[in-house]
Amino acid sequence: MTRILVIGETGQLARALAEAPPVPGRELAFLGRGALDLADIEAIGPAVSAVRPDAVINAAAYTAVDRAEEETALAERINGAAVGRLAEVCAAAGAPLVHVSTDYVFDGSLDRPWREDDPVAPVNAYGASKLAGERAALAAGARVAVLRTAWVYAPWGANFLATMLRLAERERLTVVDDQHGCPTSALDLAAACLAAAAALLAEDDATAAGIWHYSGAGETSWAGFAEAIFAGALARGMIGRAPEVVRIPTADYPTPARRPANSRLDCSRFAARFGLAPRPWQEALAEVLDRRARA
Ligand SMILES: NC(=O)C1=CN([C@@H]2O[C@H](COP(=O)(O)OP(=O)(O)OC[C@H]3O[C@@H](n4cnc5c(N)ncnc54)[C@H](OP(=O)(O)O)[C@@H]3O)[C@@H](O)[C@H]2O)C=CC1
Ligand SMILES: Cc1cn([C@H]2C[C@H](O)[C@@H](COP(=O)(O)OP(=O)(O)O[C@H]3O[C@@H](C)C(=O)[C@@H](O)[C@H]3O)O2)c(=O)[nH]c1=O
Ligand SMILES: [Mg+2]
Repeated sequence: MTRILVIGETGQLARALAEAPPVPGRELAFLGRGALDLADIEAIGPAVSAVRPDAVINAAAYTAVDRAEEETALAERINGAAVGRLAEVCAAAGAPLVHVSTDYVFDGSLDRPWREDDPVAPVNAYGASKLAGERAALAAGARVAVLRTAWVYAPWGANFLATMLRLAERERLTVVDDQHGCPTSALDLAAACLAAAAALLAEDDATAAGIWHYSGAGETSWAGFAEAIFAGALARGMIGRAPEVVRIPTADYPTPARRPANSRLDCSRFAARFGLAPRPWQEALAEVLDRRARA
């Protein structure tokens, strides 16, 4: 039996991993915050060793982008130092690690989708903390795959889709139209993480290690995503009427953290290596809305 330990239990990705179709010979174990608080760096070794995992997927992180501007030290600890420790523990145990990172390691200045080896330059504290985590993970000597993804949403949890449905009663909503990216279903991301873990576990395969980009296919803006969410929710009877989405520039939506204008990720390397091409984001959105409508 191959045991994959997931760090995290209640987050979007952790829950999607728990719902992944079972595979014979593979079991998933979960360590939620109650069993392992990543801010407690010394607790990581004993907690992980007790599970005796064959591989580890880190699905936990400090993800409050705006709050990270204030709680920078805590974000750095959870997204940076704890990830480095986790990778050390994995190295000592001979267990490969799949770690999840973000488009926010980039400054958004390129006018094409970002490739894995493009220069990083985070524009906010969350992005900087996640970059620290990538570097610490890759330096620890474990076999590590870092999956950078973007704009993650799920049928559950805190995400842009949930926020839009919560605000759906409003007459009109102003949503930024000059940040471009591609939404990623946590269900698809879970499959990508499991594929990367399986490849790392395959003994003769060192080519799965390194940095990879994985998001939905296609692109939109947050305003475009919002409109698609409302159209899909309306079609499924989840809302009675759709609010008007007023497209605004980022300058008209001030937030504590700056966000990159271009978050699009070039996922062609991942698709070629792991045989898992992302599907158009609209298809994934339909699945997530269907599941939410049923829940
Ligand atoms: N959400 C997004 O849009 C994107 C996310 N990512 C990355 O994807 C990964 C998964 O994100 P996602 O599932 O969306 O995240 P969520 O915000 O849904 O969940 C984060 C999880 O991390 C846990 N966590 C936070 N702090 C700690 C801590 N100190 N100790 C232990 N666990 C902790 C939370 O636990 P609790 O529930 O107890 O708070 C929660 O289970 C992360 O690495 C994130 O950086 C990358 C790009 C986009
Ligand atoms: C709620 C709302 C948001 N917005 C804007 C703010 C922001 O620019 C954008 C998205 O809002 P969010 O709060 O979901 O953004 P944010 O939390 O920054 O989302 C990010 O989370 C982290 C964890 C990541 O790694 C990124 O990939 C990305 O998904 O939409 C509006 O314009 N109008 C609105 O009514
Ligand atoms: Mg957010």
